[in-house]
Amino acid sequence: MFQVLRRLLGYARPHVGVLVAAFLCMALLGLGTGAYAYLMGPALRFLLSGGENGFGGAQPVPWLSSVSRETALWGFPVVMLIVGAIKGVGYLGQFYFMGLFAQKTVADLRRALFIRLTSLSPAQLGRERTGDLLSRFTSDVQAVEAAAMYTVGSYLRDSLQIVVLAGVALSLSPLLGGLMLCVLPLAALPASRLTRKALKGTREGQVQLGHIAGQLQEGLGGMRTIQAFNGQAAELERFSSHAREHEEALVRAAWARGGVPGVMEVLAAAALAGALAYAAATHAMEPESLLSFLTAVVLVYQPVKDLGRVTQFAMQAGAAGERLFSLLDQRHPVEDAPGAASAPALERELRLEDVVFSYGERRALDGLTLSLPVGQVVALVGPSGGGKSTLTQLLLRFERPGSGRFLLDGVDADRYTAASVRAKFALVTQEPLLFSGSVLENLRMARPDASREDVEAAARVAHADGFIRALPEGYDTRVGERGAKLSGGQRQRLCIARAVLSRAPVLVLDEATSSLDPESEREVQAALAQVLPGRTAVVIAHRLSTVVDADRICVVEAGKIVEQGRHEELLARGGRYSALWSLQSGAERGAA
Ligand SMILES: Nc1ncnc2c1ncn2[C@@H]1O[C@H](COP(=O)(O)OP(=O)(O)OP(=O)(O)O)[C@@H](O)[C@H]1O
Repeated sequence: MFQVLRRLLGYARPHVGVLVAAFLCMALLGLGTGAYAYLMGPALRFLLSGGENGFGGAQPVPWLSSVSRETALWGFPVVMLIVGAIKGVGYLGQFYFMGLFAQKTVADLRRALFIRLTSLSPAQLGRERTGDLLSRFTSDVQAVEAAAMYTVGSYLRDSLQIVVLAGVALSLSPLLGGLMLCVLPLAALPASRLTRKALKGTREGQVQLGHIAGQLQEGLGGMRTIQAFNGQAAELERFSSHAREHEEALVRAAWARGGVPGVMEVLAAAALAGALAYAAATHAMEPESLLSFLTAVVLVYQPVKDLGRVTQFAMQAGAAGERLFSLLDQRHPVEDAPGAASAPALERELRLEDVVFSYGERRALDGLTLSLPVGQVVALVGPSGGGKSTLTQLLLRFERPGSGRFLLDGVDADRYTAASVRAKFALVTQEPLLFSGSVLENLRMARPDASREDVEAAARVAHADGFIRALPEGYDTRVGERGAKLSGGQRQRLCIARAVLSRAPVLVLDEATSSLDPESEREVQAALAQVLPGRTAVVIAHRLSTVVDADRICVVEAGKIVEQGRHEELLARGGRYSALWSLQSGAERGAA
C-alpha cells in the first residue's frame, strides 16, 4: 500500500512548485486568521471603553497604545478589510493551487495510462474487459484526484499543528504531555486494524465497480443479442450480484472507516479525564497552565481526527493505485532491445523459421516455417483454429515467438524496433474497423499527409469511390461510431482503401472479404486482383475460390504448414488442399 502511494507521489513530484504555492496561500490564510484573533482584544477594549483614549492601555504591540480615537475610528475598519482581503486571497489561492496540483497530477497519470493502453498487444487487451479498463480511467483516477486534492495538504498542515500543540503541552507539563503523546500511538493500533479493514472493503468495491462497468459496456454493445434471446433477466441477475457485492464491500469499508474517529473520540476523552483527575489529585499545576494544557489537548485531537478522515482518501487512492499500476506495469511482449535500429527497406523475403508460439498453455504455432518472398502473394488456408491469424500477430510484432526466428532479409527482427517492422505492413482484418470521424479522416489515418487525389485513387482501387460520392457529404460524411452509418461491405471497402493508401510494402488481408455480400465481394476481389499482382501480400481466406491466383497457397493446420504450392499443383497432389477444395466445391454446388 505504502509502495503504491509512493509511486503515485512520483506523478505529483513534477508539480511540487504548485504545491508550494498552495502552502504559501495556506500560510496567508493562517496569518489572516491569526491577525483577526490578534486584533480582537484591542478592538473589544476600544469598543467597551467607548474609544475615549484610542486603543489605550497596555497593548501586545506598544505603538497601538498611542493610536488616537480618530485614527482608530477609520483605521480599524480599513485594517479589518485588508485582513479580510488577505484571507480571501489565501482561500482562493489555496483552492486554486490545490486543484491545479491535483489536476496536473492526474492528467499525467491519465496520459501514462493512455500510452500504456495504446501500447498493449491485442492479446493483452483481449484479457481485459473494456468497461473495466474504462473504469480505471474514471473512478480509479478520480480516487487519486481526491487524495491529491485533500490528503497531501492536510498531511502537512495537520502534522505541523500536532507537533506545535504537542510542544506546547510538553512545555506546560512534561509528565502529562508525555502521557498524552503515549496515548496517540495507543490509538494507532486499533486505528490501523480498522484502516486495513476499510482498505480491503474499498479495494473489493473498486474491483466490483470494474465488473459493473465491464458488464455495462459488453451489454450495451450486445443489447440486440441479449434482447433477441430474452436475456435481460439473466443480465439483471448478474448485474444485481455485482451491485450487491459492491454495496456490501463499501458498507464494510464505511463501518471500519467510521470506527477510526470513534476510537479517537474515546481516547481523547480518556486523555482529558486523566489529565483532569491527575491535576485535581496532585494540585501540581497552576489553574491557567492547566487551562492552557487542556486547550492544547483538545486542539491536538482535531488535526489527529482530520488526518484520520483524509486517510480514507489516501486508502481509496491506494486501492485505485493498485489497479492502475497492475495495468501500467504490463509490458508489451515485443519490447525494443537496447540499440534496436529502424528496419531498412525489404529486398528479398520475410521468413518465420521453426516458430513455436503459445497463448498461455495453448499451443497455437508448433514449429512453423513460412517464407514470404517480396513481390509474391501467399495465401494461408486451412481449418478454423489452425493458427493463421496468430501467424499475422507474429509478423506485425504483436507477439514474439516462444522459440524460432522471424527474419527480414535474413536479419533477426529483434534487431529492429517493433514500430519500424510494423510499418512494413498494412492490415485489413476480419472486422472492418472504422472510427467516428469523416470518411476522409478514416482513410488518412493510414497516411496523414496523403493528398485528396491519393485518397480518391485508393478508394477507386478498393471500389469504394462510387458509394462514397453517393453519401450525403461525399468524403466529408461522418461515418458514426465504429462506422455504424455504413453497411458492413462499405466499411470493409474503406478498410481496404485505407490499406492501399498506406503504401506499406506488405499487405495482410485477414479474411478481408468475409463480411461482404456476393456482389461487393466480387467488386473487391476485382479490385484486389488489380492491387495484388507484384505486391507482397499475405491473404488469409476461408473461401478457397478467392485465392486460386495466389503465387503460393499454404495449408495451415494445428500450428504447422502441412502443404504448400500453387492451386493446380495442390489439386494434382490430391492431399489436404485438394480435400478441402472438393469439400467446398461440393458445399457450394449443394447450396446452388
Ligand atoms: N488471444 C488468444 N488467447 C488464447 N488463445 C487464443 C487466442 N487467440 C487464438 N487462440 C487460440 O490459438 C489457436 C489458433 O488461433 P488462430 O486465431 O490463429 O486460428 P485461425 O487459423 O486464424 O482461425 P480462424 O480461421 O477461425 O480465424 C486456436 O486454438 C485459438 O483458440
